[in-house]
Amino acid sequence: MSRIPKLPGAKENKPGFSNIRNITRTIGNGLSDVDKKALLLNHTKPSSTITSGTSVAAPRLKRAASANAVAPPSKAAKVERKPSVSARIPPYDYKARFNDLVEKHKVIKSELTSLNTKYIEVSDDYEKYKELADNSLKETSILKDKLQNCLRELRQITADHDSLKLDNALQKRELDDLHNKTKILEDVTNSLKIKSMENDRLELEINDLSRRHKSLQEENEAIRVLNEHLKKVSAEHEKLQEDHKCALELIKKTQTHRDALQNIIDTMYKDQRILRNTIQDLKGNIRVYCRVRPPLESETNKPLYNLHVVDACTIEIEKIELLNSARKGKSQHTFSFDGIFTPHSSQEDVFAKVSSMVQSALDGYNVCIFAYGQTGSGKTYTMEGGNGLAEYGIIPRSINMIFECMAELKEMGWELSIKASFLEIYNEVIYDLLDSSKDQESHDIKMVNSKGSELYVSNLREEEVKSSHDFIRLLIFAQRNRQTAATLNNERSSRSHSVAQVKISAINEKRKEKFTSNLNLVDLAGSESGKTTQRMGETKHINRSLSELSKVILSLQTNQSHIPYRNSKLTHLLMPSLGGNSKTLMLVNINQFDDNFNETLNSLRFATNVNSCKTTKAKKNLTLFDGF
Ligand SMILES: Nc1ncnc2c1ncn2[C@@H]1O[C@H](COP(=O)(O)OP(=O)(O)OP(=O)(O)O)[C@@H](O)[C@H]1O
Repeated sequence: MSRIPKLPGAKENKPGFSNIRNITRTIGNGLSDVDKKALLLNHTKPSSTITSGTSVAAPRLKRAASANAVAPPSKAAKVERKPSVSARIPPYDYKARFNDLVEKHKVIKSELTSLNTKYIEVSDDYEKYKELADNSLKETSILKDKLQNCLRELRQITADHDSLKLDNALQKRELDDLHNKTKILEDVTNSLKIKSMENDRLELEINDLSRRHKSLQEENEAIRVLNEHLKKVSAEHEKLQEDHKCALELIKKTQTHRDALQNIIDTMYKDQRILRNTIQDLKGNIRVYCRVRPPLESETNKPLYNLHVVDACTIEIEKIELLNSARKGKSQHTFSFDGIFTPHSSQEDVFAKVSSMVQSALDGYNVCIFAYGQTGSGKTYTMEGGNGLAEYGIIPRSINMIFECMAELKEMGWELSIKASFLEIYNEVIYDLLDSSKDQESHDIKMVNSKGSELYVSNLREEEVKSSHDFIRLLIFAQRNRQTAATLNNERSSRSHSVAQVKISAINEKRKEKFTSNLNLVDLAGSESGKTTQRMGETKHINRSLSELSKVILSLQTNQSHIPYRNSKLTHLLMPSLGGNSKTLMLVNINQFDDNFNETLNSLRFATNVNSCKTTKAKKNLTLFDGF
């Protein structure tokens, strides 16, 4: 009950209100006797008293009604309208009246309870609303304050904005002013820049001009010096002119002398050539030299037969047969040739004797130099040589000599062109040693013209050589090709003839002379007999070609009308160099090994046959021509 708020204006000391409370309490606990009496008194009082009694309770009912304005009409109200029912109860009937009152009391009590409940609810709501109202009031006050603040701030901002606007307008005006000033300044700067550039240019021009001025001053000075020098030079020039006149006269005289001397030289050269060839003719156009090779370091233990050099042209060989052999006793043989090269003769010694043949080629004769002998007798060493300049053989030395003489001949008006080709004849088939391809085209020996004096080999590479170096390069290439073939074909190099051909074409415009000569440098196949079946086949070809060579030489010796050149590839190829219009030199190579005595004997006999052959006087290939 303490939570129930006191209604405004309800005071405890008010008799009406306390009465009601008392009544209520009493009704709740059962009526006391006093109450019952009071009730009876009140009840028995005239209706006006009752009315006054009810008027005491009225304010409370009114308040309840006002608190429950929307509530349905209360039972109390209904009770107030009931006097008409109680009026029907006779006044004496106290019991009925009492019951009626009890009934009414019950109704009022229940109404009071419901009113109390509602009062509590309303009080709660009141409290809530009051709190809400208080909060709202507080919030409103806060919001009001905020609004006030905002309004203040807004006023301040508006004021600031206005002042800023003003400032902005002022600054804009200032900026425009500044823009204008900047533009003016830019214009001024540009014009200043142009002026400064102009200034720089002018400075450069001034510098350039001062430099030019300086150099002109220097030139002026130099011209002055030159003028002085020129004066001296012109004096010297005049003197020199006089000297020149004298010199010209002297040159004229010398020229006449020189021409006379040149004529003498030409005549002497001609005579020299004639003499050389006369000597050659006297020596014979087929010349044979014998070269004995020394044993190599690895061969020092091999037994040797006796070899005795009788004189510069004669050797004697002797083999002492064992007493128990079929041919017991001494076997002694003497051979004479155009010269003998002992085991001590150097490559230079050999070439000194051979060089006259190379000279003949340069004089326009066909020349053939070939090395003959059994395998390992030193043919390749003699023709090609070993390592280094000192061991150069006949082939590289010949080419060196040709190029050395070329310079001399040039002074006498001769222009020479040299062409080289390298070939190999193996089993009667020609192979081009400058062609490294495996499948070479076939090579045949053909005639250049119907006379048959000049021959050529079809499909054979012929390289023009401009120097000895060019030629050596080709020679090495050919050697390598021959070695490759030899490796593929079991020592083929020993069993084939190798031919280096040098073609010399010379022309002398002044003397209207020209000639072509061939220098054939031949390393023949080993001349010994073969032992295996394959060797037998090769030997047959070698022996045939060597015997054909011997026959050709013999036919030439006996001046036969028919010379069997075409019977072998070798003789056919060497035809121009073996016939009348040629010079031939054979080097028969031998060794001194006892085992090789018989082969050596055969070689020396073959060489003796060749040596006894005398060809007719060689004819030079020189022709006269009217012009080019
Ligand atoms: N005069 C010499 N002085 C020094 N060594 C030589 C001389 N002659 C030949 N020889 C050497 O003897 C060896 C055989 O010589 P070479 O190969 O020239 O003989 P070959 O007759 O050409 O043989 P093949 O028929 O097999 O070609 C080589 O090692 C060579 O260097």
